[in-house]
Amino acid sequence: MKLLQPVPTGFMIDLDGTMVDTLGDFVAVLSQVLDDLSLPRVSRDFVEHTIGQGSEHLIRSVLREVGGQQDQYDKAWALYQQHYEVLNGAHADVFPGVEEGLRRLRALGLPMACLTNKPAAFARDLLQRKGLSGFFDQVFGGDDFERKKPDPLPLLKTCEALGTSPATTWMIGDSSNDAKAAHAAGCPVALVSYGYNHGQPIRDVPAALYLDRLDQLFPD
Ligand SMILES: O=C(O)COP(=O)(O)O
Ligand SMILES: [Mg+2]
Repeated sequence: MKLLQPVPTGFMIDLDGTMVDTLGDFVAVLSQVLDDLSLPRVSRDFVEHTIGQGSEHLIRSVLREVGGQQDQYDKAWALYQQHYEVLNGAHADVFPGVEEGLRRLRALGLPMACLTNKPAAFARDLLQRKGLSGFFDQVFGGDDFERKKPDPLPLLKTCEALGTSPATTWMIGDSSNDAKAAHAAGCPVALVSYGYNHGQPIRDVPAALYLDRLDQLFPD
């Protein structure tokens, strides 16, 4: 393994943009929601720049973007849940290098959690559908704790569940959300370069390490 300093005692790995390319799912679900509400669709770029902060933030931002009313939020939320449940994973692919990276990380024998802002039920379902659930001791979603990333709370709670110290539990993510949460929790952070960072270059976000593939942690 690439020399990680501090030496890891556990891992927290983000889902959307880090393990699975779910942009197509978000675009397809939002298109259906907006069609149902007779509102115009949003662009793929808009969706890419807006995901990562949970579904509430995404739905509110989309309504604002297309000139919908915020009082349509409850209806939009319900439609979003309904469509997402059906489409989850249909337009999503595991990023290259992820399976091999997870296999090698798992072989280290350290506790591993998936920690995402995606609702927990959708996250568990997606991991299952993509054959990735077996890698994780814990899976936590955006609705499992009182606050979401970039707040440090989900990371601190996840370390507690893993029984590891935040100072040596690595967060692997794709956005400034993951990095901010990790810095505030006192966790070391590695960022992948291929995900969704709100349209900003990932190397502008402070991190201990940048990876073009997850299996780059094991270069041999
Ligand atoms: O915003 C979301 O729903 C998911 O985002 P994350 O998996 O990158 O945390
Ligand atoms: Mg992400």
